[in-house]
Amino acid sequence: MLGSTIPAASKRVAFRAGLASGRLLRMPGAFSPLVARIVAETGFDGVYISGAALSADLALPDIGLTTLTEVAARGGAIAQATDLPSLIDADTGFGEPLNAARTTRVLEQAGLAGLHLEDQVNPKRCGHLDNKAVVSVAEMLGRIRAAVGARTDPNFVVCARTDARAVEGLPAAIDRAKAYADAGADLIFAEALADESEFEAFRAGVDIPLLANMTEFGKSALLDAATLERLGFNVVIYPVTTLRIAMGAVEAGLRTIAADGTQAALVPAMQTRARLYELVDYADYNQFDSSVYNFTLGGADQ
Ligand SMILES: C[C@](O)(C(=O)O)[C@H](CC(=O)O)C(=O)O
Ligand SMILES: [Mg+2]
Repeated sequence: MLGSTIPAASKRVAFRAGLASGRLLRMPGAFSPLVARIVAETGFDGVYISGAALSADLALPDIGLTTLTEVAARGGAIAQATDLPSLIDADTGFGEPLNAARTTRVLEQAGLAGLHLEDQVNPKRCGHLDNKAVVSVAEMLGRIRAAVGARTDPNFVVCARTDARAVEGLPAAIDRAKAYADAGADLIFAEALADESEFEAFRAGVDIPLLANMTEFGKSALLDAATLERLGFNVVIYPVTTLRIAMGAVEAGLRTIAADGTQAALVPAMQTRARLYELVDYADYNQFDSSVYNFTLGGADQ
């Protein structure tokens, strides 16, 4: 009831422990607080908050148009929906290193367990598209140092993402990751690696925790969790997966209604009213006011 039952600091402790455990932490993307509730109920280790999903939800492309205020508000609401740690996509930090510092402070205060900053230029683009450009190593180190220096909770995780694999090649991307780790990053996000051998090379070259991005329709092979764990990766994100599942269903459903003039055929596949109420802990609110949940639902399948 009322979302998270533990303070953000405890979630960060759990995230740190998970990163040190040698296990693979599975963190699906949640595009809304309600989706985060299902992520928690289905037994995942954390919640990922995707910039691509957040901007798509605003019907915007993922090119750095969202503001820190929008990202912190939505990210905070998602983070506060569960007791799981949430990792949020902070793109390039929303500007200069000083902006990356403020971004870190604001996202920490919003209840996130960590953020990732990437080494793309502004305007950025999805890491799985062609013709990306990256800033110099020195500039990215400035972003990372600013973020590390701005956190007040030492357990807030600063993840550094490198997009250099597609631009400068694998060895240069690994060298960047090492430099980012030396600058204080806690976790490295190796963006758009092609196949198992590249994930393996990254693991061999970098000695801090690593994150794998299993986004669909991208440049990386979709490796399963057992494979990523065997390769020594610490976190896997499925960033836009829930949005793609939902939007596929929304579009197909709307086409059916447009064609049939009714949603009747779609009802069996819908989340029921009862299940929705269960997810939002409806009945529990009766402890404040016993008239809140004094109705019965219409039928067995409600
Ligand atoms: C991880 C990512 O940064 C995101 O915003 O979710 C995207 C995902 C995607 O566009 O598929 C990225 O990989 O750039
Ligand atoms: Mg992104």
